[in-house]
Amino acid sequence: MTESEILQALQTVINPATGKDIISERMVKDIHIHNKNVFFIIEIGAPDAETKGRLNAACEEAILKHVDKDAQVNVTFRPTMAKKAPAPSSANPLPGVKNIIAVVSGKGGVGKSTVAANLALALSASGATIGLMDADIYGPSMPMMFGLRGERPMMKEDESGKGKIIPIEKYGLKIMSIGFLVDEKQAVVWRGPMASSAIKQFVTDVEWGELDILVIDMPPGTGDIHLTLLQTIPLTGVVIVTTPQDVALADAKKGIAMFGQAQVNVPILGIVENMAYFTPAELPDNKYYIFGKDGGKNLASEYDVNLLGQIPIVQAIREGGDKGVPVVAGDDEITKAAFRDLAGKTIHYLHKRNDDHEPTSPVQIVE
Ligand SMILES: Nc1ncnc2c1ncn2[C@@H]1O[C@H](COP(=O)(O)OP(=O)(O)OP(=O)(O)O)[C@@H](O)[C@H]1O
Repeated sequence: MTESEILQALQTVINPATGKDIISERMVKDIHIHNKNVFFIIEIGAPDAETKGRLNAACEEAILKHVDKDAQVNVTFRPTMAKKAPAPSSANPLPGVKNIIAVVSGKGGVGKSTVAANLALALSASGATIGLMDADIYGPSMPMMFGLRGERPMMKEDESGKGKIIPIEKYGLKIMSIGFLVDEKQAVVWRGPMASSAIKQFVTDVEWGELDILVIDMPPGTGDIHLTLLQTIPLTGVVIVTTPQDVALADAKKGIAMFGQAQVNVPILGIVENMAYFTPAELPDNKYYIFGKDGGKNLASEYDVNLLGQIPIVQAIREGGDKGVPVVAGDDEITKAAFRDLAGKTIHYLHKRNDDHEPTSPVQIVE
């Protein structure tokens, strides 16, 4: 057996997250052959047991069929997290954070916070260190979604004597919300420069430590807060959440336009279509397209943006958010699988972005 025979055989194995083969996706590393034994590593974003099992079987079948029917195939899976730091540290107030993903939506109420929270949890389940920042200054929802209402974060001084906020840990995530610092009603009245300076301070004063990915739940729309964040921290990419409804899609287009602008130029990792369909528990094979069918999917192909996932309307998602146990931390396996799939695709396109593009620098806005 030779390495090139193994590489050829593995070209027939498909990455379920993307539909492309695992060789052209550069997932196979360190092939080592010893007598009838073949050892190699597969790097994969957020590997769950089922995906690993399927890939393992497919690799074995390909090698036995195309190379040697007596081969012993030994696959090791390694999560591929966050290879590159996003920006030169002089311009980056969060030097320990390797990647920053902003979850945005054009329209309010499309499930942006729900997606941000469950995406962060699904990413963390694959072994990466994840932070979740709720920057939704006009309606912070993470305290409620994580059962942390009324909690206050600890403070500590850094080497220069500056006060730093320590994120609160829950379900393995480091979480910080503007709702932990101010009264919920007070946050809503901030506007204009006051809101911008509050968000800037908030972002730079949190002690995140080392993170593979910081997920930011942004306020809905495309306003001053977004510009302030773009100027303050180097976003690695954005995830746009929409429902399939026309009004939501129209606003999602504004988001695509804003982040794609030449002066801003933050890569869009993809679109999440939330509330894509409803399946009643008693009729698991039926899908009802309450807000329209495939609106997010069509938007993605119209703008040549990746579709990261189509999340159904599930009562457990709404209940989880209200109860303070996001669905990925609960036990609804079908919904968890939808978010796991979303996390896998997000990691895949994050890597692709880091391979294909230069690190993002904070946006310089000429006044
Ligand atoms: N896929 C889903 N299935 C069922 N309920 C959902 C789903 N996604 C979101 N929800 C519910 O819809 C409501 C709005 O969701 P969420 O707060 O995440 O939206 P948002 O876009 O962040 O809103 P805002 O604009 O206020 O920030 C919540 O009650 C949430 O639990």
